[in-house]
Amino acid sequence: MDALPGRPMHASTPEGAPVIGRLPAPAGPAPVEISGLSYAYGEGELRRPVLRDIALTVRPGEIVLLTGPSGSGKTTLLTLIGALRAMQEGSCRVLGQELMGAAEGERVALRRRIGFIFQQHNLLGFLTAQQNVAMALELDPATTEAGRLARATAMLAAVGLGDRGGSRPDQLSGGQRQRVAVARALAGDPGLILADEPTAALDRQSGGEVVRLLRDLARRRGVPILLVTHDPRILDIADRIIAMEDGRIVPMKEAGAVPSP
Ligand SMILES: Nc1ncnc2c1ncn2[C@@H]1O[C@H](COP(=O)(O)OP(=O)(O)OP(=O)(O)O)[C@@H](O)[C@H]1O
Repeated sequence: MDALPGRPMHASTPEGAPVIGRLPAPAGPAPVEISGLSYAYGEGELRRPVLRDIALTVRPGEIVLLTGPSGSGKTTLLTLIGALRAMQEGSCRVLGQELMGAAEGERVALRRRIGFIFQQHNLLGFLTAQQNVAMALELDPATTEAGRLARATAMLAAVGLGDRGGSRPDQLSGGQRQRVAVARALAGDPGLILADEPTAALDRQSGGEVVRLLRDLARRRGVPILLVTHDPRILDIADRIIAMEDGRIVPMKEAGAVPSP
């Protein structure tokens, strides 16, 4: 179910076997390595620090959850790692690219190597599920339109929506839309998945299904995930949980706002 056209799987699993437990962590450099990162919004008297001296490493294949109270800086950190905003201070190396001082072109190139999943699925309403997933591959000059659509279909099958490729987002349930977003994020063989509250708009059951699917597909490929969440129901998918408070990473025992699973 998971062997996609023209795309070798990074991790070998027996064809069709259910994914249970952990595969050996892939070796290699850390996909995310952050030190001394600080960030502030505004300027002059309006300047407001929101991230302070952050240090964080995500290891190859690791699934890391970032949690903490509203306003603690989680989304800001995620957008810096995703090269969606420019760094101000410290070092943030993502998939080998140092983002401190990186040019806009370098940030754009890095973004293409990252799979993003947001709270709202961000699918285009006038495109079918298949077209939405295929769109993620359009920037790859090595692909043809037919190849992109075939890969999109295979990716939709991998998220259990093999028969819904022709449906537009408004014809799908919230959980199905988010599964399309998972398929889209993984379609381009990203080196890293960044997810911001992917279950926030979903009920308990579909939220759980979506993140477990994301975890299993990412693990099969050895793709690390950094996922921001408030949702205590999904903490069990993590290899590691990191808590933030007031712009800092805090040890879990001090993180009073971290809900228990
Ligand atoms: N574009 C912006 N301009 C100014 N301030 C901002 C901006 N974006 C976020 N902030 C502020 O920065 C702080 C951190 O916000 P951020 O969204 O990173 O926190 P968060 O932990 O993700 O919160 P939530 O869980 O509510 O999404 C908050 O006080 C927020 O109001």
